[in-house]
Amino acid sequence: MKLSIYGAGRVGATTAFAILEKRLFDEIVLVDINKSLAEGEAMDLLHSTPFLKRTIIRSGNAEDITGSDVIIITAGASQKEGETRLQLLDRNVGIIQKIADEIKQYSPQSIVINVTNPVDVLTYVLWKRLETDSAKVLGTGTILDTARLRSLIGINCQVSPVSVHAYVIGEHGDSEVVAWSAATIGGVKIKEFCNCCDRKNCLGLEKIEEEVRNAAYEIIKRKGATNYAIAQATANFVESILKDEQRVWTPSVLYEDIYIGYPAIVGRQGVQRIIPLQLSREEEQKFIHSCEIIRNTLRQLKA
Ligand SMILES: NC(=O)C1=CN([C@@H]2O[C@H](COP(=O)(O)OP(=O)(O)OC[C@H]3O[C@@H](n4cnc5c(N)ncnc54)[C@H](O)[C@@H]3O)[C@@H](O)[C@H]2O)C=CC1
Ligand SMILES: CC(=O)C(=O)O
Repeated sequence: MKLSIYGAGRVGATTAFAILEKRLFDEIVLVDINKSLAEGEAMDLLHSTPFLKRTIIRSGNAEDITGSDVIIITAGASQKEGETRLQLLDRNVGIIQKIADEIKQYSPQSIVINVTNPVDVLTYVLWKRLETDSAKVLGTGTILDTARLRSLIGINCQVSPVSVHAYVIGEHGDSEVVAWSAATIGGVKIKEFCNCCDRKNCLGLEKIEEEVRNAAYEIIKRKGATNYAIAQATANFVESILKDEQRVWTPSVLYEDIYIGYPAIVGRQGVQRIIPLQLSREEEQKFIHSCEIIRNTLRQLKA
């Protein structure tokens, strides 16, 4: 099995490390315009393999991605303090188009997972440019936001996040939506769970939603970037694809005429099918608004 990662920066290198620990691949190639950085990260990662599994880890150029089973894209600019993800579009669209051309030339059969922001808009650009089956082109979408939501509910409600089933859908950005009406803890609807809970210092669902939406801004303000949770999210997502687990994730998938975060069953062939969520009227309106933001951004880009 072979993996290639575009971008050996904070997200790319941490993702490589998280994936390496899963012992999934025989070969990992890091491609970065900063060749020295890619070389250094590959060397350091390689030296961790005696504790894991024999894996060839090296830096490379576009032609070295040939024959990859999976390609992850983390290349490009990241948010400065206070910047939105959508503001990265002008800086990152050319990078994604160039990478798409290289994938088309050297490894057109790969499953491609985009992380670079704004992830929904850029995954659409990637898919169009690759001219391939949309099932095999995915963005990480709201997988990270969903993980943030589950972890914050878990802390607040004193329950393992593993027993929390709740999804963030929509844009991976300011217009994202928490599907509270479909959220459960141990099979119990979250609002019913709250009705029979008398916890004094409960944050409340609105505050949890706000913290999830603002998480990236708050982390970037403190440490300049986010990397650990997105790396774990991407590593677990890749593992479930390779093992054909048919798990439900919230990747950025083709939904009507755009790419957006939405629950979907994902397996070895990529997206198997989208799961229609039962949303409240208000959540439905918010989701439509989120779709419109992505649609308008794509319209402006095409113009
Ligand atoms: N979708 C999500 O949930 C998340 C997305 N991100 C996004 O991931 C991206 C990367 O973030 P960081 O790793 O923190 O940035 P970084 O600046 O640490 O790394 C980016 C790397 O991309 C490389 N690069 C730039 N152009 C390239 C090209 N044409 N080919 C190959 N490599 C190229 C740079 O040399 C740099 O090493 C950003 O767009 C960020 O917003 C970050 C966290 C979560
Ligand atoms: C940077 C980013 O997109 C995130 O941490 O959510």
